[in-house]
Amino acid sequence: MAGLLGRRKCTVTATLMDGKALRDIIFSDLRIRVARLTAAGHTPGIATVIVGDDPGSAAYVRGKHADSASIGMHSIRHDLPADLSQEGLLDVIAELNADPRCDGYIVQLPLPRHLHTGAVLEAMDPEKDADGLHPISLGRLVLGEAGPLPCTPAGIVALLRHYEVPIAGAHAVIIGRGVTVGRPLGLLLTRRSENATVTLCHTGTKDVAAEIARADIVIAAAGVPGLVRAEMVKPGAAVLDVGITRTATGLVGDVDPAVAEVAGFLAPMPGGVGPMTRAMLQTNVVIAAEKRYLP
Ligand SMILES: NC(=O)C1=CN([C@@H]2O[C@H](COP(=O)(O)OP(=O)(O)OC[C@H]3O[C@@H](n4cnc5c(N)ncnc54)[C@H](OP(=O)(O)O)[C@@H]3O)[C@@H](O)[C@H]2O)C=CC1
Ligand SMILES: Nc1nc(=O)c2c([nH]1)NC[C@@H]1CN(c3ccc(C(=O)N[C@@H](CCC(=O)O)C(=O)O)cc3)C=[N+]21
Ligand SMILES: [Mg+2]
Repeated sequence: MAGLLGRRKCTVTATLMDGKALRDIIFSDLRIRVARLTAAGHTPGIATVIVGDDPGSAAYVRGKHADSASIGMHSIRHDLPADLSQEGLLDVIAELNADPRCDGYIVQLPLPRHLHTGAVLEAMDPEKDADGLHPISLGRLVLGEAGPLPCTPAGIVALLRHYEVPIAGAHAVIIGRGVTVGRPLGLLLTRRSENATVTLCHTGTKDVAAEIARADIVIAAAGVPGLVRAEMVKPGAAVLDVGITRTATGLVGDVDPAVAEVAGFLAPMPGGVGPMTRAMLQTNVVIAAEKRYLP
């Protein structure tokens, strides 16, 4: 490439979508709401359940507790051994369902293979579903009824709205149909309140590059480094990098950095969608506590 094009300067033209800045705005609002609940007699509480000692998962969970502390929320942490039985995990779930200090919680995914993720999610009290991944929450999303929204998709929509990226009528191409990101994001973006037209890509998609080329909004949530490259992106499109791959040199996203020279908006990894995911998690717990303790 460099031989054909000669020396070329990298020029960022995209507006960077700053997930940390928006997270800070959201946390300022949550601090006020947590203080109001505390004054009403109940400090909201979040709990995390993590099974095994995957270093990546441990880091995410640490971040969640730091976030809840920073907004004045109480937090409970269950760090469980990798060989925990299904029954042992269900006991912890039952304890959190019954604990009035816990308004919402998450079970960090993925779980070790011997555990049945679907059965664990289903055992949670849907009123305490901080992730929006309980089958009842996902069903409500499909039906268009109110309920906790999946954190990463909700964070993506909040970021698009904050930066005034037109969503209604836009063609959004989502790469990945995973349950935490791609699949529920398709549901969110096609609600009447968003009105995007969505293409959901996966490993069975014939020509992902051709789909990306038509997109006004590209959301890369596959976990494949370098999946979205500059030559694929329509000039001016909004590109959000959600994928995370752990390499020897650190974390990398799905979007090649040169995309910043073509896109109109870019949510980078790190600093884009990740902090928004965390902000939406705390938001879901504060909403659950408000439903329970405020008139
Ligand atoms: N920034 C954040 O806040 C968060 C980031 N993540 C990251 O987002 C990514 C997705 O997460 P999750 O949905 O849980 O992951 P999954 O593994 O469940 O889903 C990945 C999806 O990507 C698709 N895919 C993989 N390779 C390709 C390819 N070459 N072309 C097209 N599609 C492809 C898969 O297709 P198929 O179904 O055919 O296998 C699958 O649907 C991960 O990297 C994860 O670490 C996740 C949560 C939060
Ligand atoms: N039940 C469950 N709910 C989840 O929401 C969930 C999960 N399981 N399992 C794993 C994925 C992953 N995930 C991330 C959250 C924040 C960042 C994040 O804050 N990222 C920073 C960088 C992080 C760093 O530098 O270490 C950023 O993008 O700026 C990333 C990834 C939530 N997940
Ligand atoms: Mg399993």
